Amino acid sequence: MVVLKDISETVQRVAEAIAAVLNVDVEIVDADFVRVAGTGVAKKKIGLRMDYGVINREVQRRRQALVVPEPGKHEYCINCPIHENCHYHAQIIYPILYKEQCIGSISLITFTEEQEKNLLDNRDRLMDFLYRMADLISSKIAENILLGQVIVTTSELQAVINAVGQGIIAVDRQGNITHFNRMAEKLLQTESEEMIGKNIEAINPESPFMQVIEKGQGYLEKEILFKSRKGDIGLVSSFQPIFANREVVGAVAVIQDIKSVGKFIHSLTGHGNYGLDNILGKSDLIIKLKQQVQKIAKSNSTVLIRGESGTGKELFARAIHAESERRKGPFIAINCAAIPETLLESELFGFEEGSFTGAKKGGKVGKFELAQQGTLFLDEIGDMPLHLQAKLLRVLEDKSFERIGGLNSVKLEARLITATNRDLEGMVQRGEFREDLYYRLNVIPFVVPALRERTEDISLLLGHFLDYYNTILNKSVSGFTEEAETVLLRYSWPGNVRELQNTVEYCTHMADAYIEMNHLPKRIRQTLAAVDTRPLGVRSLDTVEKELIMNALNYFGNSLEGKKNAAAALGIGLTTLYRKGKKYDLADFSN
Ligand SMILES: Nc1ncnc2c1ncn2[C@@H]1O[C@H](COP(=O)(O)OP(=O)(O)OP(=O)(O)O)[C@@H](O)[C@H]1O
Repeated sequence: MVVLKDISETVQRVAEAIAAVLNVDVEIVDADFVRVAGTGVAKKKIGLRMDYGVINREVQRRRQALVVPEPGKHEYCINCPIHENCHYHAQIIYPILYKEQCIGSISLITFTEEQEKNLLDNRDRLMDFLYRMADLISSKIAENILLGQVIVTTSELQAVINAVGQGIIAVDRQGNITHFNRMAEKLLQTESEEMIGKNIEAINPESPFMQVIEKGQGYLEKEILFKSRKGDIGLVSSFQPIFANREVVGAVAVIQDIKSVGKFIHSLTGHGNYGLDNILGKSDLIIKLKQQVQKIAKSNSTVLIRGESGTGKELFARAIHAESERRKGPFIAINCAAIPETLLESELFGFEEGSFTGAKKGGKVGKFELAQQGTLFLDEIGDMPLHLQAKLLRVLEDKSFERIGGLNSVKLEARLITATNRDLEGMVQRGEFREDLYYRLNVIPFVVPALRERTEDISLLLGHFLDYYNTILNKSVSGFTEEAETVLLRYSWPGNVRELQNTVEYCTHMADAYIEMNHLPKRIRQTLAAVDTRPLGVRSLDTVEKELIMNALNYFGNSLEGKKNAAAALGIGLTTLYRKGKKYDLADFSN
């Protein structure tokens, strides 16, 4: 409800202004005929309701101004019990309207003849003046209502901002902080009262707020160092300019601490999907490995997982994490061979802003930091350059790490699991891998066997991946023909489970009802072209010899090194291998 009392100070000021200009007494009443403002004798009656107020009643009811030259004698005065003894001289009464509704009235009261004459002689000019005064009052009412709405909206906005799980800092065009929510208080360990109104440049000269305001462009997920009483705090922040009428009027930053970003990544990587159940296999080897995982998961020591490419080393690393107490923390994997040597160090350790030429503003969070409270999996550790091996060794010895260019040392709270398919012992002997690091990493050795060493698992994996790709590719291939399955079971799978998975994907694409011989990839068909699917006992020696040589070459590869290893494994010399290769017309042996 609109009430004049809410702006009584303004109303009183208006009354006094009118009185001073016109040299009359002024009385302003609200819609309940209670005096809200008054001058002269009326001032003493502020807050009191009019005893009769018959003329004000009529003016408010009709919403029309009225000039009463002889109060007591006017037709409206007839109902007033004291109209015969009215001591007022001429009056002008003017309604105050707000959105068509009458919310009060202004009375100009005279007590002397001179005042009365003045009033009546200038009635037109006075009406115009009163119109402006009434309008001033209703504008103030509108402003007051708007202010009330703004206060409500601001409180709602404040409640929403405080309920958000991320820190929010907003500044106006000049960089003065206008909003600083609870989460921001927590992250920056500062009270919002201390921050609101302060200029961001004075607190954090390096912060990109002003740049965002100047350019009118924000950016996402940048790492920023915020200065706080307790030192610099690294936060991941997104900045957005605030526009009003197409002009930048400020900027807002959404900030998160690095740990919660790590947790977010963890939730995206779906920790629940990587437990032991995800590792398929019924062979004794796999069953034993799974038991081993449960034991390893209880400790915090480093694990070195060995095994050929595609055997499931990462899958086992994830299972160790998922079975451990750290399962609620992140699992962060990085492939040391896939990242250029020059970038690997900063990927692992991150860097402080300005720590080297070209260092991005705001620095960078490293994988060690992201993996805190969780597990860091360094795949292809054998490909780590020597200078980084030294640094990694120091981290493991000191149980702490620093960002490149950083002064603060961070306690290592991540478990380290590494993996490789390289011959680390040979590398140690050749001086390519640090022996001390090798021992630090190999506290718990874990070996994932090649698929050809656990052939019982092949048909299970074939069936599993067929179901999987039927669903993914929207196909309904029913299975493998006996002939195709025998070939797949006999194949040596040098690329292990990964190769098997890709093969089934390819076959499912190609096949309709069943996967047949001609749906198998050429590579497998060629290698096994000579393979007779009858039991080994009823085949010629030549056929078996050719098959054994091809399997060995398949495993070790066709390079000179591969051929040497294949020959050694077959127990024959390299020259004999070449002779037999030519005899059986194998690729790479024609010359
Ligand atoms: N026992 C298994 N059961 C189900 N899927 C498996 C199994 N082993 C491996 N895989 C699948 O095979 C693929 C390769 O596995 P993974 O990446 O863990 O191997 P890797 O040994 O770490 O390989 P690389 O040495 O190349 O890094 C993945 O898609 C994985 O899901």
